Amino acid sequence: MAKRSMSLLGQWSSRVFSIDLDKRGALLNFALTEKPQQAPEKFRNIQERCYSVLVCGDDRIQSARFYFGLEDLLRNELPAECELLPVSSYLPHVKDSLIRGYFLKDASECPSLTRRVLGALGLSEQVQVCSYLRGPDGGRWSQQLWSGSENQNMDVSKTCYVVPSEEANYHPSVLNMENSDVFYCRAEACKVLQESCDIIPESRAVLELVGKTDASRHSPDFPVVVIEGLDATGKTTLTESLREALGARLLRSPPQCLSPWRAVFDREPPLIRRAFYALGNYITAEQMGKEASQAPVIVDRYWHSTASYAIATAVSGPVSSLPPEGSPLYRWPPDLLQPSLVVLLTLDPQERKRRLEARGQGQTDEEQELDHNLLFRLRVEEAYRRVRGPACVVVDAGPSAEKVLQQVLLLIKEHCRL
Ligand SMILES: Nc1ncnc2c1ncn2[C@@H]1O[C@H](COP(=O)(O)OP(=O)(O)O)[C@@H](O)[C@H]1O
Ligand SMILES: Nc1ccn([C@H]2C[C@H](O)[C@@H](COP(=O)(O)OP(=O)(O)O)O2)c(=O)n1
Repeated sequence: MAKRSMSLLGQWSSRVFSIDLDKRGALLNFALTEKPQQAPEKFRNIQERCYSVLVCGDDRIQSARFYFGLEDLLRNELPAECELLPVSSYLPHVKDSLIRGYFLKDASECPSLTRRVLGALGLSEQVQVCSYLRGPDGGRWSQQLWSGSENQNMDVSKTCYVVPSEEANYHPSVLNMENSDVFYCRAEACKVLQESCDIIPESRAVLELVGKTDASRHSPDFPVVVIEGLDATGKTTLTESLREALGARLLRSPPQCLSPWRAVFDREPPLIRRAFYALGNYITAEQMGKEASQAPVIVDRYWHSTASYAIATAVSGPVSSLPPEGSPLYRWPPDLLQPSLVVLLTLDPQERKRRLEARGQGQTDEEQELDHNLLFRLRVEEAYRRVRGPACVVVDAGPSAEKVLQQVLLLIKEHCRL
């Protein structure tokens, strides 16, 4: 069967495969060659039977949803002894060339079950399955590309050898971020929801709420101040106090009118979820434009949150896996109203934990999870600091609520005409 996905895989042997070994930034990179050669060092320690499953359908909405559900699907169907690791395959420096999937290490007693499950999956036009074989000398690994066949006996159509590849400078996800994770104009975010209308009817309702006027060039009479920060840094407390102190209007992004659908979009893959949040900013921007003609406006989260969470979630590992400082990925969408001031509240992790607990939201005590959370928080905060147009002013939210309020009032005096 000719697979449509083959065209997406492009020059197979020019691709780099990058396996996310532990979400802490340990990537195992390899490339392919037609001549037998020694595999990368990390590959040589692998004892189990290995496979990769890559999602490469033509329809981006269906592929994103399929990939989103793939981990659960594989965990449910495969023997418990199969270890699943996220894998990406990309053409170095080529934008939008990234394809995602899972790398499987099968240590089970039942290799035929694994092959049967993967064989059935391989029949789908959205999926490309490969298996990896260790050579008799132990140092060579080859990759076989499976071409789907009706009878589940996989027809091995092409063999390549696994060789070390150069380390990528940044996480491979950076190649596909624009218009998959972060949207730099309203039209691109709308397109995603338009394409989702058939499978997510709520998309239509959201699109109806998004205006069409470009208010970005309109300069409001009163200041618009955005308060940003991770969960439990004190945004709600501060925005309420600022509203009282300044007689201001209080807005938030996503806006109240999107609340009925937020949970629906939070269950969707990043492509759809991030488009939803991007559009929330445009709706809030329209409200800002109106309200700021009458009074100062305080906004709880806005573009910095949308861009920073999207970028920080798309990569794994330490802050160094983020797109570099100054990357165009941190730019402001030209058609989105800019606030007068953005304040970023930061908080020591221990104090944040204490506040979460006081609010009745204890964290999972699993050590590894905490570690991943810590890396994630560091990535989000660093992305916040890198977003431009306007850049945020960082305020330590550790002191008392009153002190934080006084400091932000001072900043508003310095930066804005009141
Ligand atoms: N400056 C502060 N000092 C101590 N506790 C605070 C301070 N600001 C907020 N809190 C408390 O911390 C918790 C989280 O604050 P909240 O305003 O809900 O954060 P967010 O809106 O950022 O999630 C709340 O219980 C709040 O009362
Ligand atoms: N303007 C916004 C606001 C939130 N988001 C996204 C970013 C994160 O995935 C979540 C954060 O939501 P969370 O529930 O922590 O927010 P609150 O603390 O309730 O304001 O929402 C966004 O993308 N754009």
